[in-house]
Amino acid sequence: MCELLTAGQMRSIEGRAIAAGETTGLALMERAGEGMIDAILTARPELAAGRCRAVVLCGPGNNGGDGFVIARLLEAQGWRVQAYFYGDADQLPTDARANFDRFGTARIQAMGFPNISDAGLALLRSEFESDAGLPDVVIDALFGTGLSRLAPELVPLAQVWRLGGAAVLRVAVDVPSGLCTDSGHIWEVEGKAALLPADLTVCFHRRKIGCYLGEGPENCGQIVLADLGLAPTDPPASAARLVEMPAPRSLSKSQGHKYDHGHVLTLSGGSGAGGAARLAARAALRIGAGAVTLGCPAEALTENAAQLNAVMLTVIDDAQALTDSLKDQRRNVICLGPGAGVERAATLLAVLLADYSKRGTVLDADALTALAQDKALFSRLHSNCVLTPHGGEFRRLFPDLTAKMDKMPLKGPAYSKADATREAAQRAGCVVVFKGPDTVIGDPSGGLYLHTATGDRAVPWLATAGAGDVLAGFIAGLMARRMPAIVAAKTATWLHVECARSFGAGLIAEDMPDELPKIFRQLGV
Ligand SMILES: NC(=O)C1=CN([C@@H]2O[C@H](COP(=O)(O)OP(=O)(O)OC[C@H]3O[C@@H](n4cnc5c(N)ncnc54)[C@H](O)[C@@H]3O)[C@@H](O)[C@H]2O)[C@@H](O)CC1
Ligand SMILES: Nc1ncnc2c1ncn2[C@@H]1O[C@H](COP(=O)(O)OP(=O)(O)O)[C@@H](O)[C@H]1O
Ligand SMILES: [K+]
Repeated sequence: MCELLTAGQMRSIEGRAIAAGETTGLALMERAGEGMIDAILTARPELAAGRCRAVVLCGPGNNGGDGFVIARLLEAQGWRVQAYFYGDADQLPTDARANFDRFGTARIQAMGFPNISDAGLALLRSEFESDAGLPDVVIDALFGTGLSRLAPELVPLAQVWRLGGAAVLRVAVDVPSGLCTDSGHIWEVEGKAALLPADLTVCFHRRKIGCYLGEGPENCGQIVLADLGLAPTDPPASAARLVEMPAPRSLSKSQGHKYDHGHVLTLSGGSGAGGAARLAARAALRIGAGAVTLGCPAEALTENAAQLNAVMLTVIDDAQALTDSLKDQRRNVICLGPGAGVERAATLLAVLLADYSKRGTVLDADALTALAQDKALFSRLHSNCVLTPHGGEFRRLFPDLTAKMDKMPLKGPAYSKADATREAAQRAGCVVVFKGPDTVIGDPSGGLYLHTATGDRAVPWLATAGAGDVLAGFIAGLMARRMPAIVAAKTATWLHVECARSFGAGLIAEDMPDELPKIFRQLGV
């Protein structure tokens, strides 16, 4: 299970190990430098052969200290290295100062402090315009987990940083300078990012959560881990975790009757508005629910009948009809929202949330809007519910949390999508799946899971109408198969992206459920 840490969590892990005498800051810094070299050469093995040239930018804290170690170790490998220092040597933390001295004061180019001097910038620029050609690697060891406020000096630096273009490998030490480690936000000055984007980010000990949220993924490039040799300890209970590939066994079916695999009731809207619920219904069936019924108003019966085969149909016109329908306890999961219409969703939601059996309930789209409009309904959510808001729906449900998320503080870590999702799940008392290219899933006990569709899991084609309806259906289908809500949410999120990856360009929502059999075969389900 891959944990994602905030700056504070990482600091306390390191601090505890140092205080317990298990290691020293200096030893950790040396390991960090060694890990960086390994990571660079693993990512670009061709660099191991040649006598390469590197430029290392070192900052005023321990991230800068790592930079001096990297400069020394690269030089020991026969590289030509130029180190630049942005900071005040007399104020460097002890370990960073030791490595500054060890590399050699006379060989470090000062860039000025507290501002970067024009002369310093010009010198750095000359590295990219030298007759010797471009450097092979530039290393950003300016700020790491210690940066918690705007550093405007990164704006002019970023302009120079970009000069190498694609020809130069840009490597971030621990986290790209200017990225908030906790939120993935970047600070800006007059619309210009105070950030050094990377092609390769080498995180120490554990991945940092900001690399996977917000603007983190697009600015980190490939993210790899370097081991600091810290003794494995239990991760902090509050740490988020990456959503990983589900175990095939959790998806396979044992023998049994169709109702042993659950029965999903998907509630649709009126005439002409059934497509979204049909998508959810098909998704629930494909993911293995034993039976799926679509409940629609009488006026939409013919239309739905013309479109459905394996999905059954029933008329649910009003609250009473739903109450009657819920008497069948085999209908163990209800999916409400896609295409339902807000008024109808509100009426049906009141019945669902009054249901004493607290059966599995997946609420999406119009059901979320109805929920946002009625505090009494919201207060009746229970632990077997799952909310699947996109950004707009989340804003409607939790306007105060969205306002906190939108605000970039000038000092201190920013409030993140992860923080907002955790608070939302605790407030709602149920699982919240906050969707997007970075999907964050929170459970009411504080558990937090993150799926970031970037790098080799990037799926831009998933931004297509109806994709969310399919996700709601996947979650409902897995819950019908008796997966706990949080596990169903994680598994469905992973499979949803996997379907999009597998289908590729040209994807529309209809394609996604039908891609599942292929994914199941590949997983060995
Ligand atoms: N002993 C440890 O705890 C280890 C730390 N390591 C490295 O140390 C990093 C964290 O080091 P630090 O906590 O010293 O922090 P950083 O080196 O990330 O940056 C903090 C330094 O920058 C200054 N600063 C912060 N915001 C600024 C701003 N907006 N403008 C100008 N200056 C600003 C601070 O005053 C401080 O001097 C990690 O990311 C990692 O790279 C590694 O060496 C492994 C061991
Ligand atoms: N660029 C993207 N990368 C990865 N996933 C995405 C991207 N854009 C959208 N998605 C996913 O697609 C789904 C869209 O859901 P939603 O916004 O509710 O759309 P709709 O209401 O049209 O179904 C969500 O699961 C979301 O996480
Ligand atoms: K850095």
